[in-house]
Amino acid sequence: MGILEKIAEIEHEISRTQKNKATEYHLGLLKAKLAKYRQQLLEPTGKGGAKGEGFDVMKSGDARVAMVGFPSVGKSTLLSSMTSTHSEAAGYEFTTLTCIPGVISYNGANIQLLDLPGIIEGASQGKGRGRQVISVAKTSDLILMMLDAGKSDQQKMLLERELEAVGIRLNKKPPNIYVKQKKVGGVKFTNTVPLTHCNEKLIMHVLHEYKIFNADVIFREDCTIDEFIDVVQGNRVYMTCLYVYNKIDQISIEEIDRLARMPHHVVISCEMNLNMDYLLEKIWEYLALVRVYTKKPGNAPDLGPEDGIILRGGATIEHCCHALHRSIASQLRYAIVWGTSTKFSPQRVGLTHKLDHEDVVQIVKK
Ligand SMILES: Nc1nc2c(ncn2[C@@H]2O[C@H](COP(=O)(O)OP(=O)(O)OP(=O)(O)O)[C@@H](O)[C@H]2O)c(=O)[nH]1
Ligand SMILES: [K+]
Ligand SMILES: [Mg+2]
Repeated sequence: MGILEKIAEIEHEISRTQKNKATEYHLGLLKAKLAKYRQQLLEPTGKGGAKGEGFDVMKSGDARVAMVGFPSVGKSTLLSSMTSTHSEAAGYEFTTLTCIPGVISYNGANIQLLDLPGIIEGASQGKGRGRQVISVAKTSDLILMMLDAGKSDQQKMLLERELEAVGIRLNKKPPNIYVKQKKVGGVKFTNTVPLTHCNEKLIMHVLHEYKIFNADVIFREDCTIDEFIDVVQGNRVYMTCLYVYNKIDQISIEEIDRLARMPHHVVISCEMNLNMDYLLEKIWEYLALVRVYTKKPGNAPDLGPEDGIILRGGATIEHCCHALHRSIASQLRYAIVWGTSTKFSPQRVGLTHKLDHEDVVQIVKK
């Protein structure tokens, strides 16, 4: 039996198994089996490897954003309207067949926006160019899940399921569970909070399915068995995602209002140019980039649109030093910071100080 059939069989068994106390261990095992088979499916063996022709686009700029969606939802139209790159758009499906990069310039940052072919149900199992699309999406810092506002809510669920199936977790934090395999000593299980979704026996079952008989396991959060399997399985990718509903020119105000109120949603119309500035603001917010300015002693900082350094959210003085030059961090005596990250402005800080957006930094060398 091929892996696809095995997966189908387990999915079928899960769907027809009633969820209750008596079946909870059996279901836990099935889920672990499913996760293992999916992993096997994704391992790049033989035909249809992860990379495909036209997909190996160089990373460039300060961050990468990838558009994922069903055919003809308006991905290419969005690329052409937000960047100076043109991508063919048309009323038929699969107009786009490769990965097409464009650049958005915003707040002094260059953000790479990727237009990708539409994906279809079953993409995670290799249908269409789904696997290539998803592997490119995995390399991005933010996924724009493009949806057609005129179509049913189901499309969002279907797409999410495709991404889930390949280990992508959207807008979720990695579960706060510690699992450390050991050579001997059996399984030591601890929970620092009360557990309402899992218990020790269920966790043992899953560990045995993975042939793990010696390990320290600490639950620091009230996680589900699926989250535990994610941790044991490893290689999950936790990504941020904006759900972009396009073509709102075709739906009622009430419907626009309903969609716009849901978490992580943005509603737009590429063709009518509606709400595009807001989308840009949201992309910036979700990328969580910070722009800091440097200045020399006695000089004012350059605050022009092209000035400043773009860093990742949570970046420290050390990151800032590295962005300036590799050798600076080791020569640093202290830095002086003006801005919202310090209690006083200016204030002397060290390498580990975290910077805020729009901070001004002066480096003082030894
Ligand atoms: N009404 C309306 N139509 C739009 C909007 N944006 C795009 N379209 C139309 O939707 C159709 C598909 O647009 P594309 O940009 O080719 O869609 P795509 O997602 O890139 O499609 P594939 O590359 O085939 O996956 C085109 O006919 C566009 O003109 C919009 O905001 N409103
Ligand atoms: K199209
Ligand atoms: Mg397209």
